[in-house]
Amino acid sequence: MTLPFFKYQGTGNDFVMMDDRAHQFDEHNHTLVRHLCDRRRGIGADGLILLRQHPEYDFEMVYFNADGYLGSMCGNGGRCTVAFARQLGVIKTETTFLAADGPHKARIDADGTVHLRMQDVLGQQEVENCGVFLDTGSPHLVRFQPASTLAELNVVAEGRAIRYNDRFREKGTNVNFVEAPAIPGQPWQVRTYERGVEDETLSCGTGVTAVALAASRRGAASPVHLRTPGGDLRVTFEGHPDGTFTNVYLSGPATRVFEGKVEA
Ligand SMILES: N[C@@H](CCC[C@H](N)C(=O)O)C(=O)O
Repeated sequence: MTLPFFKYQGTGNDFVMMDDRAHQFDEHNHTLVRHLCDRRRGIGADGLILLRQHPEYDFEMVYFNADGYLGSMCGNGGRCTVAFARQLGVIKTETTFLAADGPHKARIDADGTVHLRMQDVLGQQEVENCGVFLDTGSPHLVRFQPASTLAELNVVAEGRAIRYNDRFREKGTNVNFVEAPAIPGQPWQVRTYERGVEDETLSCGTGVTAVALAASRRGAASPVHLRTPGGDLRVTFEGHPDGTFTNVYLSGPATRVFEGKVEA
């Protein structure tokens, strides 16, 4: 069969996007999703996103990791889906859509910057000999690195060791390695090993959100600027004495890079 598709990327986190308002794509066909995300045999992407109709929301975002299976919330993918919805004429500049972790509000600026409201985050917990664990719509382990060590870190080896350790093996986690700015106010630098891609990605939206919130205990104040190998993102939030975070927004670019048809 021939399938029309688009490709979008948000700070280098890239996605095959499909307009599935007709609800024709078989979300149980893991082999097909894996093939479409394959960077040699298929289109190539970190994930695949279906935009579907929903009776109560402007649209529904259905996210698959590159391994072919349904994923949890994808922050960069959410921003790309908002841009995709605008391109399709489904929305104008503001929206409320449904994702794996519930409803999300978002707006898109004239320059294409997308501001995505994330779910409230109920807290964070120290994981012995690992780092700090938070769920920002996807599970994230945040490890703060000593100064000037992030660039040379073997993120795949270190990330895989944590993602498959006894604590995380069953459900998995994303692993974010962080270097604080040498000068306050400069970006926090982040590299991410991503569950379901099972590799380092150029950025991870729910990951940098987790980093910003964890860094609030190390002097970071909203808005937090984060620098990933794929580009810069911004996270704003309200922190509360009980350890919860509300009004959490992830902001950054979302760009259409390709449109085509694929034999599948
Ligand atoms: N890159 C995404 C994260 C997508 C989900 C992640 N792979 C997982 O399975 O937890 C993002 O931008 O948040």
